[in-house]
Amino acid sequence: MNSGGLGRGVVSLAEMWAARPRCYKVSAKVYSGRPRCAWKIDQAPVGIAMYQNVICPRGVLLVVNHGVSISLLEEFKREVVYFFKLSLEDKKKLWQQPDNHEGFGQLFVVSEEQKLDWSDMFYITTLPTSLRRTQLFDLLPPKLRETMEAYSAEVKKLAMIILSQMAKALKMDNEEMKELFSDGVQSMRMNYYPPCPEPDMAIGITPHSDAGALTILYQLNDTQGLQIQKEGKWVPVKPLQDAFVVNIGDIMEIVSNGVYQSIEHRAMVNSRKERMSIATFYSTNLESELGPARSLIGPNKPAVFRRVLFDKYFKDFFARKLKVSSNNEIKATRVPQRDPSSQPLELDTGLFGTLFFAALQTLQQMLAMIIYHAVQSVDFKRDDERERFYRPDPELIPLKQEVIHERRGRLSLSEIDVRRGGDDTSDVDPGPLISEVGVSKEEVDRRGSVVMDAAEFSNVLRNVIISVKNSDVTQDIIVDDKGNVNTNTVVCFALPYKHAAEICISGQPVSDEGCRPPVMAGRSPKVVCRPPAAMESGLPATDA
Ligand SMILES: O=C(O)CCC(=O)C(=O)O
Ligand SMILES: [Fe+2]
Repeated sequence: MNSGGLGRGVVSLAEMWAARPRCYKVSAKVYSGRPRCAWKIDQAPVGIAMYQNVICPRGVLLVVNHGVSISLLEEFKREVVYFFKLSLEDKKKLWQQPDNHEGFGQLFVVSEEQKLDWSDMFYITTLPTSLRRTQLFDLLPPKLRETMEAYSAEVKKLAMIILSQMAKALKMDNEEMKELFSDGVQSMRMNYYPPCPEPDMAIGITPHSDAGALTILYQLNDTQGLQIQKEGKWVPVKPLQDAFVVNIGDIMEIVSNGVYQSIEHRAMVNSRKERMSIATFYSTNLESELGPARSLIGPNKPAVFRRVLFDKYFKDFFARKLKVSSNNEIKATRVPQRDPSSQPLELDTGLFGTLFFAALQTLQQMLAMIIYHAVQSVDFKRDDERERFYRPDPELIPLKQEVIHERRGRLSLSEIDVRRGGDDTSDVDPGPLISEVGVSKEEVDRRGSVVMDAAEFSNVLRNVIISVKNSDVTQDIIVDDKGNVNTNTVVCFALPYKHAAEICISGQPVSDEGCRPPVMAGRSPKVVCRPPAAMESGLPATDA
């Protein structure tokens, strides 16, 4: 297809559905949550296949200075915007085929009764190159293909950096991490959310968690829409220009043996503004066996997920969804492939053996539970009882804070002032709430939430994200290359407390000259690390 000669039609898939709007409330019995717009499948465009939805994480990380050049981002953005403006006729050439979910369309469409997401999406597998569907690639506008190639390579690099930081934080063998991910499977989902006349009745992307290990999300414009689920509430993640939102997916939860947890997220729609995003999913190598990293398990650290072949993981994922479809019962849920019973062994050993292993497994489970409770204070429940197999219980997690600048090793509590903050509930300058300076680490440990002085940060470093632990929540503070600290970038990174703050990513190292003079002089500091409770307040109530 030659994009240059095509008219930039305004018809999008969602618009097309909206052309025959049959917005109706769906029975709460079938769909939990707020009623949303829905269409009968026969009213949807021809070619919509029976596809599952994808996947997604329990904490997000905002990454700036990620090493992907701004010009590449701009170019890719331009091409993707153009791509979604292709005429319907041209889009149809790139439509999902009945046996494949790549192309334009929707994922996880399994029922006539199903509410469809108020979005168009284009899904494509990008890496390894052997997995690419050449029929689809060849049809892409050449410029888009070119930039997508470059972007895909850059995002892979970034994913590998993050993974290696995670290995460090987990005390996992970095070589093992590299082996698992060096030739990882990468796919992209480009999302276009047109304005929705009844945003309260629609949803851009149904709540889900991503099935991959990491998702690197690029938000193309400043329309807000992404929300993450946190302790029963939906927390918006504000778009930050040229930054990536990194989500942890189900595979990472498995590899980390439950330490990192994927998060449920969704995308909302706006009545006036359109929104666009590109989610790049990065998973383990195709031939890898999925399971907890071997360097993370041992006699005292039993595996809490069963090993499964990568291929089977995704096949099961789809199979489970299809079964749901045949029951005509659509639950808009993620389907993490977690081992519901945490049974690492499956041997045909007769009755005695079965009993023996059952006892062993019970013992293992108990041990795992005790260890996990002791170390992480985790609520241990089965998959069928709740969505998450392992989830830290914030109540039980000791209140403690620490600031770690992972890569430079220069930032420590003794180098910066950590100031006690009040109970801010907004992004405004905490002003007088900053009342104390230079509290000791012990003090911080004892107290709880802190407010940090941006000017102090800028004394110390540039181009970094600093993660501040606060109970089970880590808030990331981004300092740009001028030493400015962006308040909007305070994002919670809800990981098990012990490991959370150990992930700090900086695309570019701080200047070799070392500490530069503050450029914030005269400006009011605007870094706010709010306590989790305050952070949640003022946010829209959950719809679940
Ligand atoms: O558009 C967004 O912010 C979320 C997209 C997403 O979750 C996905 O594509 O999996
Ligand atoms: Fe997602």
